[in-house]
Amino acid sequence: MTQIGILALQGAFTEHARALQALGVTTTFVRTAADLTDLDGLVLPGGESTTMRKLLTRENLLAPLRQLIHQGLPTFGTCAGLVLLSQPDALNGLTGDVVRNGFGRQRESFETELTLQGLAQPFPAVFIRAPYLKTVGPDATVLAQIDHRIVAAQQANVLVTAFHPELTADTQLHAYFLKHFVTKS
Ligand SMILES: NC(=O)CC[C@H](N)C(=O)O
Repeated sequence: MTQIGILALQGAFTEHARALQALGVTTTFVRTAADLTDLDGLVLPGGESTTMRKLLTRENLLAPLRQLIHQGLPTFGTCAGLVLLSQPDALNGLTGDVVRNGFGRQRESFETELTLQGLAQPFPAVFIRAPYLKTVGPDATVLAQIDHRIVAAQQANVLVTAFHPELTADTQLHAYFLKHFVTKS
């Protein structure tokens, strides 16, 4: 049975569990380093990346997570998860130049039908104080952009979106993660 760990220190972790369970996989919440055993994949939810980072440090989770990601654990980061994955001194899972709260005050939150490379249908993408990637490294593939701002990308075992796929009923992105990143045992 495929088991996906969801970082559950802060943010929208319950919604990720619902989306993944709807696709038939088992989920477990990650709150301490002991929760990191026997995972086939990992989800880093949206929330507030500064707070999440403090909690990761307090729980001594930063180093073990960074190591697992470096070793190839399939990892899906959304919004604040994207921020942590693209910061070299946080989780360093994807090479990119991240801009936090990159859509400005007027557009604090919005929803748009986004075309993503690899998805059959446009995705109802919910952005909440969303970051974007200005650039990504040569090993990354851009999956979607809005006005030249990169809002979805992947690099090796890491998938990131600047928006919140767990806040809509559309499970295309979670299914994409399971199909293309998570190796079933
Ligand atoms: N919805 C979100 O996850 C917002 C992310 C937030 N702006 C941050 O940098 O942490």
